[in-house]
Amino acid sequence: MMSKQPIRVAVTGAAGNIGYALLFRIASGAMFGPDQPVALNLIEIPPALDALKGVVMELDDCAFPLLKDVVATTDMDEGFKDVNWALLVGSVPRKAGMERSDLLGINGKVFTGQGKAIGANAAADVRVLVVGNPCNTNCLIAMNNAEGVPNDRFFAMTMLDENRAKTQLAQKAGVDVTEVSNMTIWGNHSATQYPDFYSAKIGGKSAAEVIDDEAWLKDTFIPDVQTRGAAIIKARGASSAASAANGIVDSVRALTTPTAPGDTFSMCLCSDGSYATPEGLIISFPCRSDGQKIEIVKGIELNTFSRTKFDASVQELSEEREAVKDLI
Ligand SMILES: NC(=O)c1ccc[n+]([C@@H]2O[C@H](COP(=O)([O-])OP(=O)(O)OC[C@H]3O[C@@H](n4cnc5c(N)ncnc54)[C@H](O)[C@@H]3O)[C@@H](O)[C@H]2O)c1
Repeated sequence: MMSKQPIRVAVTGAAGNIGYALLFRIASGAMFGPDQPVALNLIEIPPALDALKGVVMELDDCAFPLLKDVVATTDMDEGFKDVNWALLVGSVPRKAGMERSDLLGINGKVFTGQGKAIGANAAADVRVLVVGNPCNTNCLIAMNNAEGVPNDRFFAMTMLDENRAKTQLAQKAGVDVTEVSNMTIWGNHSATQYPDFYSAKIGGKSAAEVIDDEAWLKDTFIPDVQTRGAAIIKARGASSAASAANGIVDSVRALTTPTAPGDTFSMCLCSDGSYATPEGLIISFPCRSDGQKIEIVKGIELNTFSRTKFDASVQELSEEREAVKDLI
């Protein structure tokens, strides 16, 4: 029997917290399935190379049957060579006293270089998922610098926000999390994101109707989802890593397997002007996949409350684009 060709996956920031939770799940088959071999291209910056060597030793020590090759490098051309997926996790964290615009500028340079290296080296079918924050605008920069790679191959992650929102709604309604569907995060992966409880469904009915507590939905649910990352840091003393890695696995699965009938998933992708948004921005929309092609689901009703929240988040994305306009 002919064995399948490995899917080659680049992960930047591979020695970081999320990397440490993510690589083992990719190598175990959680991302591409139990009969799909994988190869890992692990990309780091020089100060993290020793730590990365330790991670490679641990990958070796798992003897994963599906893991066919591991490349560990600080060289982007080598790191993105022939990759089918590029998971851009690494980025420079915001430090005390740093303005959001400083962060955009510093990371902007990183994602310019990564976009160029992906364009020059990746496989013809490469798809890119940006996780490192600010992920929407980092994705915008990478997309605009990756020569020859179509815009519809670029994504940024709001799956962790979707998963957080689903569990909050399920716990409030006292139902199993699998009862919650159509949980759309609209806009930017930031504190302005809008988790839409009107179009989300619980057991097939509007979550707003089932929960029947608009004050809780507006004043507790929305801010809890928007600021969950900060709450995790406060509780754990470190930022969310395992749940973020799980969001990455769920994102790639959502993009590569057919979406359940009637359901949608949240993904940031290049706007085609849907829902009267500016074309070319990387915006989180309700999406569906047929396993290959991704579409933005049209025709979801946005009431005035939803529209106002979504518009504010898109406005923030327009401002971020303005701040990095020299890089795109
Ligand atoms: N989109 C989301 O839902 C989501 C969720 C959680 C975290 N994040 C973001 O993910 C990123 C990573 O989080 P973490 O907890 O793993 O951080 P971390 O600081 O533990 O790890 C980041 C790693 O990236 C590396 N790195 C930095 N610049 C790099 C570059 N130019 N090339 C390659 N590697 C580089 C660092 O050396 C470090 O090992 C952060 O930006 C965080 O804000 C996004």
